[in-house]
Amino acid sequence: MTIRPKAAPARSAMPQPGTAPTDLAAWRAATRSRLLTARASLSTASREAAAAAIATQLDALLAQRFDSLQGLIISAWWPIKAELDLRFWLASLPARGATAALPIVAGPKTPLTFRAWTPETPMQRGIWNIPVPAVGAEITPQITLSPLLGWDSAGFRLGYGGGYFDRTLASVTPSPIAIGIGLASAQLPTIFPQPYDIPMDYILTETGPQHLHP
Ligand SMILES: Nc1nc2c(c(=O)[nH]1)N(C=O)[C@@H](CNc1ccc(C(=O)N[C@@H](CCC(=O)O)C(=O)O)cc1)CN2
Ligand SMILES: Nc1ncnc2c1ncn2[C@@H]1O[C@H](COP(=O)(O)OP(=O)(O)OP(=O)(O)O)[C@@H](O)[C@H]1O
Repeated sequence: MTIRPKAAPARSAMPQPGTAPTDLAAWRAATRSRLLTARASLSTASREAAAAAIATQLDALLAQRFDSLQGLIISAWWPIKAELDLRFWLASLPARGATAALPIVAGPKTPLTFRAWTPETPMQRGIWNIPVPAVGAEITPQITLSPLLGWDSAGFRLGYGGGYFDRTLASVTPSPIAIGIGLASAQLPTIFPQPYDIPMDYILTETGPQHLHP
């Protein structure tokens, strides 16, 4: 599979290693924009191959951590903006005794909530027009998979800038196992983590686990 090398960032968006950019919000916005463009420029076939490789790794990782998936609630996402599509993997969970969940933005600046999802679940449009389960009780995942726009080797993720996943990980108890999923080419030297950024326990890309928290 070919993953094109990421475009070189513009000079203004490339702070010196270790030095936080003066305007972090502007740096993150420019970085998000570059990463979105790079991801959208990949072929559908290469994104599908990446998703298949990551699904295999997820199975291996879960088998390493759990004797069985029975009873586990695992949240993920309904893909938008050329995100990797793991719905086929989510759809395989009920046969293994686990429940797939999708996030719902309950309101601005609030943690995400979750409802169970299967391919038969009726969907409705939520924030940003992202489809969300139209029915079902609120459930709490023990494992969260979240899409990464960018990531760094300390396990920090760059999302779309809503802070929803950080707020969710900060509020769900017990703290879920956080697995970030994205492209190897979306690695950044650092996202300049802030006090509210919560690192992932694992980051999986199409080239293998990139970050494993002990
Ligand atoms: N497919 C998918 N579903 C998902 C997520 C995701 O990353 N991918 N999310 C992962 O958490 C949540 C939605 N995330 C969102 C993140 C930002 C904004 C938003 O309105 N952003 C503002 C900019 C905010 C800012 O920069 O301050 C905007 O675009 O105008 C909306 C939803 C839940 N569902
Ligand atoms: N636990 C939190 N409590 C309050 N505000 C938070 C929390 N986590 C993040 N935020 C706010 O959310 C904003 C966006 O955060 P950040 O840039 O990390 O988003 P992101 O992780 O890229 O987005 P997302 O998680 O939605 O994909 C920050 O400016 C911050 O003020």
